Formats: sequence, C-alpha cells, structure tokens
Amino acid sequence: MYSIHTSTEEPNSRSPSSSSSLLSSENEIETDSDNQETDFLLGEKITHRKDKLSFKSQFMALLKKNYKIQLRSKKTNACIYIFTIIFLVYVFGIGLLVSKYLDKTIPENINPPSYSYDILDNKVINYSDLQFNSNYTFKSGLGPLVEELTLFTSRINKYKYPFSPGINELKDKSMMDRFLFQKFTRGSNLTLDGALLFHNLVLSNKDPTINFTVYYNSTDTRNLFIEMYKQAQAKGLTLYIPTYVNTVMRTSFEYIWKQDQSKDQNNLTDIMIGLKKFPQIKEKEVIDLMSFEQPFAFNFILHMLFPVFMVAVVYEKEHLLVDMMEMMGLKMEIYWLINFIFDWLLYILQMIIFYITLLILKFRFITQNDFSTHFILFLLWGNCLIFMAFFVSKFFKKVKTAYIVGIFLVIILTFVLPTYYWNISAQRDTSKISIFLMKCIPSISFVQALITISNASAIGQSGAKLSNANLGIRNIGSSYLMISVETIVLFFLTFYFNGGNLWLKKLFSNLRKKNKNKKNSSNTLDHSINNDDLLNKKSKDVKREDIRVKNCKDTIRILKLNKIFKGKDGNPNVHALSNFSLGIPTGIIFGLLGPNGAGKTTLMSILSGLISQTSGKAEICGLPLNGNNLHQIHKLISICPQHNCLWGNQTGKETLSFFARLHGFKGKNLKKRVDKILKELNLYKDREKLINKYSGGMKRRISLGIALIVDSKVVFLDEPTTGMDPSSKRKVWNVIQNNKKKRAIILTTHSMEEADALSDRIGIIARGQLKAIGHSQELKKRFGKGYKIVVQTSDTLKDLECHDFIMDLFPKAQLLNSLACNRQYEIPKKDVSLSKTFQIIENNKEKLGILDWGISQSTLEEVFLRITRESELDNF
Ligand SMILES: Nc1ncnc2c1ncn2[C@@H]1O[C@H](COP(=O)(O)OP(=O)(O)OP(=O)(O)O)[C@@H](O)[C@H]1O
Repeated sequence: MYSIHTSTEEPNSRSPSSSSSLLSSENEIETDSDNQETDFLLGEKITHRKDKLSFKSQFMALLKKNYKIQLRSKKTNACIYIFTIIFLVYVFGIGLLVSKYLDKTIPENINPPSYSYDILDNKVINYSDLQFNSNYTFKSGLGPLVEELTLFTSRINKYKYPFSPGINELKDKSMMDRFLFQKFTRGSNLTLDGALLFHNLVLSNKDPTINFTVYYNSTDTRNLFIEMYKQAQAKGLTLYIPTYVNTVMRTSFEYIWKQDQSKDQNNLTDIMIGLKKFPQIKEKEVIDLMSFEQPFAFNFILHMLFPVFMVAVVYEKEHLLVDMMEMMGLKMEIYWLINFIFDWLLYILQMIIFYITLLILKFRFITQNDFSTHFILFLLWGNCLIFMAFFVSKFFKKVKTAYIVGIFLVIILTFVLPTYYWNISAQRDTSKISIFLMKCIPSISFVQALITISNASAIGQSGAKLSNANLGIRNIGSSYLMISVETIVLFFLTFYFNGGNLWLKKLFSNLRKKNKNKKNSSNTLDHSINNDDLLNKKSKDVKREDIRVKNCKDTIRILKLNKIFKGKDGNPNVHALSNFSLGIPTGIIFGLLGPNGAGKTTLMSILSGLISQTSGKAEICGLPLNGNNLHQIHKLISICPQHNCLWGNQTGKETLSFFARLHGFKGKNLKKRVDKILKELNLYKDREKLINKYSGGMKRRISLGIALIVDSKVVFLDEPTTGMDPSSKRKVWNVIQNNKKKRAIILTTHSMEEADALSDRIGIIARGQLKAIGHSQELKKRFGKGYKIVVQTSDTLKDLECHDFIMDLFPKAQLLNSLACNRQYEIPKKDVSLSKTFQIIENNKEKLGILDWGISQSTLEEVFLRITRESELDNF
C-alpha cells in the first residue's frame, strides 16, 4: 500500500504538455472507491489507486503469463512425461526378463524332485571334546537326544537368546522329502529353525559313530545369526557362523557334560555332526531384481524435472527479466510463489502419470505397500526438488550452462551418489556419521526411503504400512523427517540468495550493510576530497544546478552521487559517477548525453535500484533511494532498458498485457490500453506474433511500450530507438512526446537528432561528471563557437587553393576535418556576415573548383563533441 506524494512533484510542471497522453484519462485505470486517494495538483483532480500493485493483481498477472509460457512449452513437458512412461516400462521389462530366465515358478503337485544338498559347512565334534552323558542309550535310537536337545535349547534360550528354535527329528531321507514337500507347498509360513537327519540310527560295534546331520533354516534364522554373532563378538568369542544349530548343540552338549561330569563316560561313542542348509528346490531361485532396481529408477524419474525447474528460473535471470519485473514493482515473494505453484503442478502431473503407469504394470511397490507410505514421500519430495532447483539456479547465469550442469547433477544425484551410498551403507564398518552426512543430501534421503519401501514389498514380503514398525517404517519416518528439514533449509537458502523480501533477507542485508558502512567510513573521506577538486572544475550551469537541486522538489533529485566500481584483476577502480547532482521535474524529458562509458547506464541502474551508489543521495517522488523504500520506488518507475528484456515465447500483446496487469489494469481498460499503445508503436498487426519472431526494431518498440504502458511517475529510457529505421524512430519520438505529461522522463541516446527533437533539457555527461546542462538552444549558444562552413572541391589542387581562400577570408577559422576534397571549418560568430559570405563564395565558386558548399549554425553534435573532447583533455 502506498500513496503517491504529489507534494514532491514540481507543482508548476514546466511541461510543454502533450496532446494525447496514454495516461490522459484517469478512468482508464479501474478504480475502486475504497482504494482511492485524491490529490489536487494546480486545480487538476488526480485519482491514484493506493494498491494498484496489489498482491492479487501481481499474482494474477504472473499466473497468466506463466500459464501462457507453459502452454507453449507443452512439447518439452510432454517429452518428460512420455519418458517417464517409457522408463518405467523399461524397468518393468528388465524385471520381467530376469524372472523369465532365472526365476521359475513352482510346478503344481510336485513330487519333490532332486534337491541340491549343498554342503555349506561341516563340523565334526568329537566325543572326546564333548564328554557326553552316559545315561543316554544310543542303541535305542536318538529320540531322547533330540528331546533333550530341544529341551536344553529352549532352556538356554530363555537366558541367552530371544528366539526359541524348533528342531524336528527326521529319521530318514524320505521323511526329509516329505517335510520339504510340505514346506514348499504350504508356503513360507511353515518355519523351522533346524532338523536332524540321522544317517545311522542303530549303533553297532562295527560302526560306533553316531552320525547325523543338522539342517538349518538359513532364511528364518538370519537375524538370529547376526544377533548371536554380535553377542559372541562382544565376549571375544569366534562364533561358528552360520552354524546356529551347531552352537545350540555345542552348548547343549557342554551343558550336559557339565551337569554329569561325575558319570562314567566310557560307553559313549563318537558323534559326528554335519551342518547343512536345508535342501532347496533348484527351481525356487527367486531373483527379485525389481525390488532392487526400482528405488534407483524412481529416484531418477522423479529428478527429471529438476533441470526444467532450474532452467525456467535461469532463463528469466539471463534475460534480466527478473530484474525488469522487480524494477516494475513485482514483489519477489510473488515471483517465487508463482514459480513454485507451476513447478508443483508439473510435478503433480508427472506423479499422476507415474502412478498410473505403476498401477497398469502392477508394480509390487504399489500393490503391496500402503498407499500413504509412498504418497507422503512423493509429496515431500516434490517440495524438496523444487526448492533444490531454485537454490541451485542461483549459481547459473546462462541457460545453456544451467541445462548441461542440471543434467549432470541429475546423473550424479541419481546414479553416482546413491550407488556409493548403497555400497557404504552395506558395509558394517561404515560410521553412522558418514551415513548421516550422506543422508543430508536430499536425493540420498529420498532414495533411502525408496529402498526401504521397495524392500518391504519385495517378493515374500508383505509390504510397508505406516502402522507397522517392523517393516522398516522407522527408516521411512526418518527419511520423511530428513526430506522435510532439507526442504526448509533449501527454502531459506533460496530466499536468502535469490532475493525475496522476507524477514530473513532483510536481517542479513541489514547485517551486511552495517559491516559495509564500517568498512566504507574511511573511504568516504577520500571521495569528498576528490569531489572538492571536481567542484572547482565544474561549469557555471552545472554549479547552478548543484545549488538548485539542494532545495528543489523535483520528481527526481540526485545529490552528489558517486559510484565507484572496484577494479578487478589489478585494474584501478572505476569512478563511474563523480559528485553528480541533477533534478528533473514532472512533465520533462531530460536528455542525458555522453560518450560510451560516460556513466549514463550506471546512473539509470542506481535510480532504478539495480545497483547501489557508493555515496550521495537520490530521491524519486520524495522517497530516498535505499533498500527500505526500493519496493515503493519500483511502483513509481518504469524502464526501457538498453538491452531488450523480453520473453521470446510470448507475443507482443501478451508482454504488454502482463506489465499492465502487474500494475492493476484489467478487463476492458487493460485491452483498450494495450491496443492503444500497440497501435501507437505500429505493432498492432504483429501483436499475436511471438517476440522471437520480431525484428530488432520491433523488439525495441515493445520494450518502449512496457515503459509507457504502466502508470509510472518516472520513466527511464535507455537508448530507446537503437536499431529503428528513420520512419519508426520518428513515430516513436511522437509516442514519447505524447506520454511525458505527469511523468519525469530520463532519455539517454547517442543520437543528437533524437536528443534535440525530444529533450526539454539536456545534460552532457563525461567520465561520470555532469559537464553541461540546459536547453538544446542554450547549449548551442553557449558551447557552439559560431558557424560551420562545409566545402567540397573537384580535385586535390583545387582543395588546397580553396583552403587558402577560406583562411584568407576568415583568419580565425578552424579546420574541423578534411577528407577527400571535403573540408569543414568552424568560424567565430562575430567574423561572419551571412550575406557577405554567401556573395563572396558564390562569386569565386567556379574559380576555386567548388562543387558544393554550405554554411550552418553549430549543431548539438558539435557541442557534444567539443564538451567531451575538452573533458578528455582535462583528464590527461
Ligand atoms: N559492473 C561494472 N563493473 C565495473 N565497471 C563497470 C560496471 N558497470 C559499468 N562499469 C564502468 O563504469 C563506467 C560507466 O559505464 P556505463 O555503462 O554507465 O556507461 P554508459 O554511459 O552507459 O556507456 P554506453 O553509452 O556505452 O552504454 C565505464 O567505465 C564502465 O566500464
């Protein structure tokens, strides 16, 4: 909310006033009685909208602009969505192929075929080592032993192990077959930790060895093994892994032996224990490649929009569109909000396509897991991805670089880093800190969550549920948390680095300013010393302007402005502006002339808040130019920058409509205003063409249209007619003239003709200093030396003869230049009598071989050249 301080505007409005100003009818702007403020200026009633740049108008303007741009980028977006589908089908196809060749299904009614009795490990425990209890009669079979073992095992487990193993007695191989048949046909619920298979049940003198094999269940007891391994390690023992059953046996034997040491052990025979994994049906080799590959594939797919998000921001930065919009009053919060909304919509669309594809292909990831587990994850990831792109975009100025690096980043974030993470997290000796640090990278937190959910839905698993802590849900929860925290951090970093009027940015910028002021306090003295020197060199009109500005109420007031650019790579500092003072009232076009590098653009950049001054003051409509007022000032200014800042994929009409909308125009008024300016700029018939298709001159005209379409109090026109043909130029001059009413316009140009035609006042600037100021005629009178005579002769001999003649006629004449029998002289005013000169030259024309000649008053160009030449000489 703001009000325009009309008290700060020059009340007399030295305006030669225009005829049909674009702003002439106040009711062109939609008014809202609650939002009006009325001032009286020389009896003229002026109505201002307090909130013409309201949140709503800015939001809607950006929304429409981005919507149009997105519509035109539909092919690029469609490519990403199509690629999403293709990639998922590819992942699915690979999984299918692998299972087809390696993972055979179980035939029905199996009569268990051959098993592979892989001998994993064999441990022979000699009786002498075990000292067995003599009370057991082995001759009658080993049943009691099994019972005993089971009993002891459970007793021991009460104290030592959290699980109670079950052991089955299998008397022969056919029993084993039956057992396995049941196990595989009834599914995986039949769990058994171990089984004993006896090879000789009847002991004889010939073969006194008890020979049995312990088969253990390598799948179900995996966790138990790990637990036991850890416990054994803690006690400094080496556990015989994976011989869980062996350990149980050993402990049991030892226990029995300890209990019955006193007993006679001579009758015992040797026991041979073999340890084997349960036999497995060969065909049941299930390779669940899908659960392994899908986290990485999903991670990649859901990173694909990252370069797109990044490039959209960098494009507007590269083409200075963000600066342009900010200078035209756009709040950066709204800019980021709209970018976020559009990126979010693009992401959601990708998510929908992603989900539909997964459903059609019946990925276990979708069918087995609770929907909420992955849906929450993907929503959180969407935010994180967008802010990651916003933050990273800070480091790029060019779209091409951003695009290439963006793609590389996606490869690093989705292939290189996750593979590395997966490797280190599988190693036992990796510290928790390394894992945590890796998880601080958002993409790693995301892939970790994907791995957890994917594992929970692997073949044989029942899927992840938010309520089920056993299925790694704690890991998913921690990933949710990590991603959320990372998103918040990226959010603040985005606003800190990329601008945005948040309290955070203000806080940091205030801190920075404090430090800067401290550092600069010593330098300021140096500047003032230099400035005193400069003051003595100033011309009278400039000194007069210095004094006038101190007390005037001009719309633009510049007081002793200095800008020093720090020299880089050993180069000296550049004083782009030195002690520059100037005032420009409303209704005036001020022509700012100066050679290349004089400081014109620097002055415009400072006044539009793009860069800050080193010292000195400036005010726009009474508002001092500083960080606090910048947004208010941006509402009052409009700019046609030196280089066109335009969206290539918007039409001319859309571009003007966007800026008009930004400033609160809507409905019929918006259309009327846009059409009017399009017609004035001779662009009406090309209004629906994309800017990309515009010629250089047309782009320039649209840039000028942007500066004039909004209801600004101050307009900066930086070389507005560059590249225009003479006819367009003249039309544009008319448009500028017609729009100067109620505005202060600063115009920089290298065309003296343009400055002469448009400027009510002209300032000539050289090496950052104002050298002369006044009306064009005043300057010509003051700085022009009189008349200029141009003579063209037929040949070199005649040329010399003619030169002598002129010098005899006007002894004080000064040869300005001589080129191919063309000479230009400058002659003091008092030496010339126009009628006499005309007569004498005409009489001698033939004799001197003069083909053509002319006499004219000094031009603005000559004034300009003289002033800048003198300034250069001063500096040597
Ligand atoms: N960002 C910068 N860093 C360092 N020096 C700069 C920077 N911008 C401008 N300058 C220097 O400041 C001086 C004034 O430059 P400026 O662009 O304001 O000139 P100009 O009058 O607009 O020139 P032109 O007519 O060519 O546009 C030049 O010497 C230029 O090299």
